[in-house]
Amino acid sequence: MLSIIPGKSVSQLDKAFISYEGITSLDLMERAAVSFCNWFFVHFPKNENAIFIFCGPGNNGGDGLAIARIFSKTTDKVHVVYFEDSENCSNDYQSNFAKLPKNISKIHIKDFSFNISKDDFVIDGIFGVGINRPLEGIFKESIEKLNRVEGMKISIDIPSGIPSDAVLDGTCFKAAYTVTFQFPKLSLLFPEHASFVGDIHIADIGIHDDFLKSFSNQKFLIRKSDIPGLHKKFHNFSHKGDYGRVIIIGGSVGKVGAVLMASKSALRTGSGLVHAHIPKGERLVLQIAVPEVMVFDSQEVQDYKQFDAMGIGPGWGMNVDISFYRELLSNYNKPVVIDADGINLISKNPDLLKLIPKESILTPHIKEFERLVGICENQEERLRKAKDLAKKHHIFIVLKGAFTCISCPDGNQYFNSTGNKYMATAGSGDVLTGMITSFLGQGYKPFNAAVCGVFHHGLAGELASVVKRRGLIASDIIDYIPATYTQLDID
Ligand SMILES: NC(=O)C1=CN([C@@H]2O[C@H](COP(=O)(O)OP(=O)(O)OC[C@H]3O[C@@H](n4cnc5c(N)ncnc54)[C@H](OP(=O)(O)O)[C@@H]3O)[C@@H](O)[C@H]2O)[C@@H](O)CC1
Ligand SMILES: Nc1ncnc2c1ncn2[C@@H]1O[C@H](COP(=O)(O)OP(=O)(O)O)[C@@H](O)[C@H]1O
Ligand SMILES: [K+]
Repeated sequence: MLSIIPGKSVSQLDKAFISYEGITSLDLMERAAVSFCNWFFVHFPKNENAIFIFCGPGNNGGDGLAIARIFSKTTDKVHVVYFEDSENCSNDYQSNFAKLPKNISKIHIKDFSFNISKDDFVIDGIFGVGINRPLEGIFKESIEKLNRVEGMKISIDIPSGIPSDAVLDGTCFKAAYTVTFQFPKLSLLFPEHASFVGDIHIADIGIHDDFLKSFSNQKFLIRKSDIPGLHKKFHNFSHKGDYGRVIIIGGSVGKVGAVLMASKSALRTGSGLVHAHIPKGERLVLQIAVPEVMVFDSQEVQDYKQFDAMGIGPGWGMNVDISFYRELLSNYNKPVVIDADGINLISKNPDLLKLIPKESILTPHIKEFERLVGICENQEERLRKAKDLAKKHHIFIVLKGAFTCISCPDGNQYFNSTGNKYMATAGSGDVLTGMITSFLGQGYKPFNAAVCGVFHHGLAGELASVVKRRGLIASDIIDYIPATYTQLDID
């Protein structure tokens, strides 16, 4: 897992790392600039347009100057726009300013005309993780003007204006791409910043994971390379019992589809035996749609303990016999997955919270989460409350959305890196419930089940959206679950 370091610790990280590597801070800045340019040359291989690089007074501006020097080797159309005289800027800024070659034009922001055409590049090196207050004066005015011009806008490390770990207050540069160094800054993952951050690329500057870990603040990004090691291996003689017997409990009149999707997803994720518990009279539809699923109504299940895992809540509605739910949670002594109305019912009956088996996994989207914990001002508050709830009740909270966050009982928080906007469609959460339930039933530890669930779910969505785009529906995600095993080379 990739550690996400708080902005305030980045300068300590830098100091420790350069002393460990025996390099200077200027060398590290050069690595950052090279890594940025490598990304740029791959993305824009045939660039012949002007590149305007806006450089603030700190090391973010210093990165901008080093980038300008590298670009100037291949084009004469590089313009540095600066805010402060070099002697008022950081040391590494000053060194890079002194190294700027003659073919780069240098303009003070006050003399800049903002005459930028749509094919030009606007590179934002105004502020990075060192920002410590909302923008004012010339910084605010210039960024507002830049937000109005056309051009391909790219931020170095973080869009100028966003604090690295908190929610934006005031003005911010609007980037189409953010090229961030070594790890994503936490605030890049907040929904409040969606219109400023654009697509995120993590540029490697050679600080290895073990080193980063010692500065971590219990926050991590889940990457592709983390996943294979979390999967169970099954031998050649394994039978369907080894792959787990699971049940999805939910459905109500008109909402049996949610159980259908969760059950089918569990099968596609690899469950050996999948059962569905739905209201009486709704059985036929489900049985015809997915013949592999065994369908029950409430009177027919004698003992829920026979199941290796339960997924509770898809399409359940709020007219549920609450004493049934209470008994279900009280008597089942293994972790369960709770989603949708399973969560909403807990919000209405908070005494149920303490009945949830330890290590269970709750998968709320933002609204379901806020019904549970109260309205939150922003993602920062949501993440704080999710962490507290997970610790207090010894459960996992999977707060869904872009960069779904898994909060763990030990206080760690893991952000998912797969998925895309096309997955914002009815039923996609039911698919996730089926997948996590399936992994739990296959004997995965709850943490591994949650991580593999969100990662494979997002990946299935990405694969499906290659052809489906805006037309993607939740069933398409299910169809692509098997392909995620191929992608990750999992047997
Ligand atoms: N390991 C890494 O990740 C690496 C990081 N690197 C790069 O370094 C960047 C961090 O650099 P940094 O610490 O110098 O901070 P940065 O954001 O440039 O600005 C600080 C300056 O701005 C000022 N200031 C602050 N807020 C202000 C405001 N609202 N309005 C006006 N002024 C304001 C503040 O001065 P103050 O006024 O507070 O005294 C100070 O002068 C990082 O994002 C990355 O790009 C790479 O080079 C190498 C590897
Ligand atoms: N913009 C997005 N980027 C990545 N994943 C997304 C995005 N929007 C939604 N998703 C994913 O799709 C799923 C939606 O779940 P949910 O809101 O419960 O849908 P539903 O209630 O319709 O089943 C979640 O797993 C979420 O992470
Ligand atoms: K920036």
